[in-house]
Amino acid sequence: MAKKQIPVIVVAGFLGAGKTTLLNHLLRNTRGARIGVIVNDFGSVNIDSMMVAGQVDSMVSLSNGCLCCAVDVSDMDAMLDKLAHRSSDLDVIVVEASGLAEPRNMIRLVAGSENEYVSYGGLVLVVDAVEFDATVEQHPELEQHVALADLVLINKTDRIDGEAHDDLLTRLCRLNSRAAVVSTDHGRIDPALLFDIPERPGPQPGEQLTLDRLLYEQDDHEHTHLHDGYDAITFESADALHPRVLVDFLENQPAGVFRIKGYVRVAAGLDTGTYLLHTVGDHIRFEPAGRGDDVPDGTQLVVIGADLDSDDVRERLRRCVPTEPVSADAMYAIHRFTPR
Ligand SMILES: Nc1nc2c(ncn2[C@@H]2O[C@H](COP(=O)(O)OP(=O)(O)OP(=O)(O)O)[C@@H](O)[C@H]2O)c(=O)[nH]1
Repeated sequence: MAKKQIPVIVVAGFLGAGKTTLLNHLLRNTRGARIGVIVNDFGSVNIDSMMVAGQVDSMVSLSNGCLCCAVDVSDMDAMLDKLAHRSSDLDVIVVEASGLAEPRNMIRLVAGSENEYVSYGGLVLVVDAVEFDATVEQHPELEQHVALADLVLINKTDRIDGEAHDDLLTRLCRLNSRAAVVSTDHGRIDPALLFDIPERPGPQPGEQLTLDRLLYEQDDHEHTHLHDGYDAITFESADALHPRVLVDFLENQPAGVFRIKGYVRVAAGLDTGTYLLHTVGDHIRFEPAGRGDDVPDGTQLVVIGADLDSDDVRERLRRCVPTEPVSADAMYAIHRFTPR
């Protein structure tokens, strides 16, 4: 079985869009997930109190220079190596790019990492709902940044009206029809959209809530819209799936999907196998699942994203169950996406 790989999420967005605010929100709401952070400068992240609360487990800072231009793959790897190694117990690493960073470069640095304990976890682009139009006038490359994103956050929706929001949404969807788009203010998204929340039992009678849990429950109580716009659709099938049709689904995902995870059982010719599948945006990875207690007999997937059409997603996955015999060479579709 392949070793555990920690997803590395890149958070980008123009100056002042709300990246640090998002990071602080995520750190406040890790809900038990262990989070590692790479930022240019810790000045504005409320890191001391987070460390006291035990929410930031590891962090690395590049205090001078811009992460994307000053750093090459080996420098990024030096930072990732501090966080992701054999004994690391992090669940996710978040890299906050500076407001002037070139996201394509950031993706290259993370996706090109030689650290075997990390995998690319997607590009989250924070968009300032008020300033987007004016910023694009000055910096047209921002449109390309939108096109690269796996998740677009329309932030500062508290400062625009419904009509302006709809216009912006239309514009962003035109620039990137593939990405999930979530509207929010102060970066208040459900962290489960970005990374897995470890399962933990509720507090037993008489047991004190941990600080992390307390903070989350307060936040959840005050902002019941935390879960808005976030969907997690489960799909199960006892029948093995057609590898090529499945890969076709993954390469042409329904609008709004951000990530997909779970086990898939596929069959072609006499060959059958179960794989652990992870996708974020159009990055797809299959790992042979072996035989563990957790490995189901069939397929069990969770599709996570924003404003998903659950009937459509399930129907398209159901169509991956073959109605005719599948030729053995269809398995190559999977092998294209298995780690070396
Ligand atoms: N009204 C409003 N203000 C916000 C929102 N999100 C962030 N802000 C404010 O916008 C300002 C910039 O937010 P940051 O999180 O520092 O933005 P950033 O993208 O990290 O900025 P740089 O590091 O300069 O690139 C701060 O004053 C935030 O408090 C929001 O949704 N609504």
